[in-house]
Amino acid sequence: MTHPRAPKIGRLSAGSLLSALAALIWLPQAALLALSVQALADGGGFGAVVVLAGFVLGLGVLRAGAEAAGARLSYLRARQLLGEARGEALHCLATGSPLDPRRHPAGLAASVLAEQAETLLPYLSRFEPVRLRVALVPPLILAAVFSQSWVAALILLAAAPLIPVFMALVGWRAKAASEAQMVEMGGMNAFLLDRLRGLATIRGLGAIEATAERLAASARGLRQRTMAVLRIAFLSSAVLELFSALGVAMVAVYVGFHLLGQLGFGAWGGRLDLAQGLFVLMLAPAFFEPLRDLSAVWHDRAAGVAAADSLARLAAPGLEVPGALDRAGAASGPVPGVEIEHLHFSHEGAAKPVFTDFSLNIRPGEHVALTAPSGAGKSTLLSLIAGLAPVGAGCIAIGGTALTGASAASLRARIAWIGQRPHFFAGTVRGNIALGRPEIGLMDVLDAVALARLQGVAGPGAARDLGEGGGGLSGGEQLRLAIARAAATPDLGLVIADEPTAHLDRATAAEVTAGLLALAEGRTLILATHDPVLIAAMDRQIDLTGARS
Ligand SMILES: Nc1ncnc2c1ncn2[C@@H]1O[C@H](COP(=O)(O)OP(=O)(O)OP(=O)(O)O)[C@@H](O)[C@H]1O
Repeated sequence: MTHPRAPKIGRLSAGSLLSALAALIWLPQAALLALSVQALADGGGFGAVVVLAGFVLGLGVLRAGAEAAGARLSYLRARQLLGEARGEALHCLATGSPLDPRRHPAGLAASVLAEQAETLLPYLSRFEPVRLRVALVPPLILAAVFSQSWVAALILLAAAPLIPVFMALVGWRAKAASEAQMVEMGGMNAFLLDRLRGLATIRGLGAIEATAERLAASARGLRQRTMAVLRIAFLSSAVLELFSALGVAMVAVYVGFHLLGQLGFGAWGGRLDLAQGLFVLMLAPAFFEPLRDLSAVWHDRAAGVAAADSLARLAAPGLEVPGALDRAGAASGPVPGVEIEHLHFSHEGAAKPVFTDFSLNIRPGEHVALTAPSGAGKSTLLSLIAGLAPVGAGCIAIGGTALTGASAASLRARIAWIGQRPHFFAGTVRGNIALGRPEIGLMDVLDAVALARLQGVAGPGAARDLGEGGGGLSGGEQLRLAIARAAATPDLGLVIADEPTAHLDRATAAEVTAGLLALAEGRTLILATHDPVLIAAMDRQIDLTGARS
């Protein structure tokens, strides 16, 4: 599987170049304006300046056009780069294995992808062009001022370096504050999602007050961090305004004394004349303008870089599900068995392997219970059979086909997984059973509902609405809905269930067991369980106690 290339942030773009060129057009405009004023002062009438004014106007139109085109190009490029960065992060999330301990919590990933990633847009569309303007425009304006007066150039040169020094100090704090804000926001989202999932438990334990207090504390923390970021943003622009105002004022005083005849040094030809003085005066604010723009977008940089880091962390390659994004071809054939030969597997970062040289043969149509004390590797083995992580060494074959990256998707198409806590989305029972699979029609859904004995719960036409996470259904009903979801899978051959009756009372466990047995009729069933009643209902019990080395 090839990964999409990481977006190249910081590359010179046509939009940035156009906006820098637009800013440089002020140089000839200022010269023409200064010459016009000089011509008027020398007694030339309207006729003397009309041609110059025409040029100024023409250059103004050109400048406006270049600015607009530059902004548009920068925005389009920023959208494209943001799309690529999001695509890469989504790709890693979509292919990441549930066994990867570094997998990001869903709330955090959603926050980074939906909210934080948006801050890349102003960073790329505004900050990047400004950065190029800062590199190009002030040096060229300085050279133009220097050509008229070395003292005026020196004043600008003295004021300018103070700005980046203070900005760097402020920006360093801004990045840290922005990162802290994003961590807080991600943490709050993860906390909220977690609590929403466990709402029934929270209510049952009477912990609503405590949860509300935690949430309020998180919100307070987020507010404080946001205010810190804003304070720093205001501070950075205040620093810049101060130094640029001082620089412009000093140039104005110097030029003013020249024109009053009080000063006679610092210009190459003795005194500055009116045109030269005006030219220098008009260039002084333009010298600081890119730096002021930089201050306005400085906060964009801090937030954008922090968001780019968060996206890069999401996109960091981890343990992948083999063939995660492959399209499964038409899957059919006889009921598959499972052959495992010389399996080796270690979890990432674990001191000891879970399996070393483990072999097992499950016949087609056999119903098997994997048993062992907690931590022996039952869930791990089920995950490996479902192809949710690549095996270290050895081979797992399903229906005679070795489970590899190339075959995993089509093999998984005939496998159904029933976990302890199946996930349901807000929507109808029918939608939750079909799960976006277009080949599953209403009749398939109703058959599946009947098999799981959910007719009393699913509503007419299985159209009953469920809340997010299966809200409105009991734990046992949720498991039977998961059984119905599995039953609707066309050509289902192998059912995998991880402790399906854990945490259920006897009566509910018996209903779930009955549903599972109905589902597994004529199919292979492998389940992990500690439940003696469920074990007794299987054809064979395989004790994994000795499997772990
Ligand atoms: N995602 C993971 N990352 C790292 N180690 C893991 C991961 N999942 C499980 N382990 C470790 O692998 C071993 C086997 O865990 P597994 O969950 O497969 O056991 P189990 O027999 O299913 O236990 P239980 O009956 O409690 O579910 C344990 O030592 C566990 O700590």
